[in-house]
Amino acid sequence: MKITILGAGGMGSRFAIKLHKKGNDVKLIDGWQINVDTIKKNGIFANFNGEELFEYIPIISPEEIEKDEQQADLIIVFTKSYQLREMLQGVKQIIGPNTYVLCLLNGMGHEEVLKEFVPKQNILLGITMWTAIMEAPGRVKLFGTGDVEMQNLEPGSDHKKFAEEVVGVLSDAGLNARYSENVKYSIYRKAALNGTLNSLCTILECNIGQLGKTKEAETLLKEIIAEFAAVGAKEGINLDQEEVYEHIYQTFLGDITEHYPSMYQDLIKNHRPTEIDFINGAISSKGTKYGVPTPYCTLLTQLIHAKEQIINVS
Ligand SMILES: NC(=O)C1=CN([C@@H]2O[C@H](COP(=O)(O)OP(=O)(O)OC[C@H]3O[C@@H](n4cnc5c(N)ncnc54)[C@H](OP(=O)(O)O)[C@@H]3O)[C@@H](O)[C@H]2O)C=CC1
Ligand SMILES: CC(C)(CO)C(=O)C(=O)O
Repeated sequence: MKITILGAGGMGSRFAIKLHKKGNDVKLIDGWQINVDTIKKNGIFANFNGEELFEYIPIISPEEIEKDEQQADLIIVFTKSYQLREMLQGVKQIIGPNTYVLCLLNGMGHEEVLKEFVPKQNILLGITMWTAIMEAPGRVKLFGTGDVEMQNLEPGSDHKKFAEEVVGVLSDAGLNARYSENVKYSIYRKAALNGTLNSLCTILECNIGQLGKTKEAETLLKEIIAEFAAVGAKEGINLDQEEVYEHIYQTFLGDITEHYPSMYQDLIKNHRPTEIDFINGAISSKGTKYGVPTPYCTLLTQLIHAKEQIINVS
């Protein structure tokens, strides 16, 4: 399949390597010039479960898109949430009437941005539990296992066939994908996971395993999940709080305990802005709109923003 990946960060690189190795026609587009130049020169260097490899994958910046650039069959977006609109604006000439766009970003509300650039029936929404660490330009560390859930934004449409083809292509590449019957539920469930692990590990400056070992983890998780559930209920999403707690608890025992969530990597390691407004911040804003109290999500959002200012993110 002809696949363009927007964002050659940790996750974009993981997906690009796996899909390229399986023989797909993969191209990367990224706005971080030193990253683009490094990958052009040396390929992507990956430490893959301890094994070191270089994968040579074509990469350009949005400014380098040629006037006659071919439109992709599938675009996978792996920018940060707050970069999505600018990236889609920068590449809009490669989004044609037959281009599908799969969004696997953490956080909520991305379909509204996608709809500005992509016909509704061509939008595929999803989540992923794969992890990645961007160590330096063109250099990633990849470990652990993960999966992908995805579904058409308009599930009833006859565009499901292509979505199922994408599921097949991702799974053939070892990315463990499945077609979801209720991706909006999965997005809320994943946001609840990020609203606990990402924000707490960033405030506490720890990895997932360390958070799980604290006595407070259980109460914190349950309070935060309850807020996601209360707000979700106003939007027709009835989160099974016990199941979501169990799902998050499993990350304290599995093979990503040493992972520092992407929000930690952004703020603590790279001194970059976080996606908090799309995770706990989204629940806090929706809570205000629906008259649902969200004290934990509101406090976490304020603390992360305060920390962004202290760290002086760029
Ligand atoms: N990392 C993970 O384990 C997981 C991440 N996700 C989600 O996937 C999406 C992509 O995340 P992820 O791959 O981690 O993002 P990265 O931060 O690794 O990369 C995203 C983009 O940010 C820019 N960038 C990254 N690092 C720097 C830097 N040091 N200086 C300047 N620019 C930089 C680059 O684009 P540009 O120059 O255009 O800004 C890059 O393409 C997010 O929504 C995230 O929440 C989901 C599951 C797990
Ligand atoms: C690893 C995981 C699932 C939880 O933190 C994630 O989504 C992230 O790092 O952003």
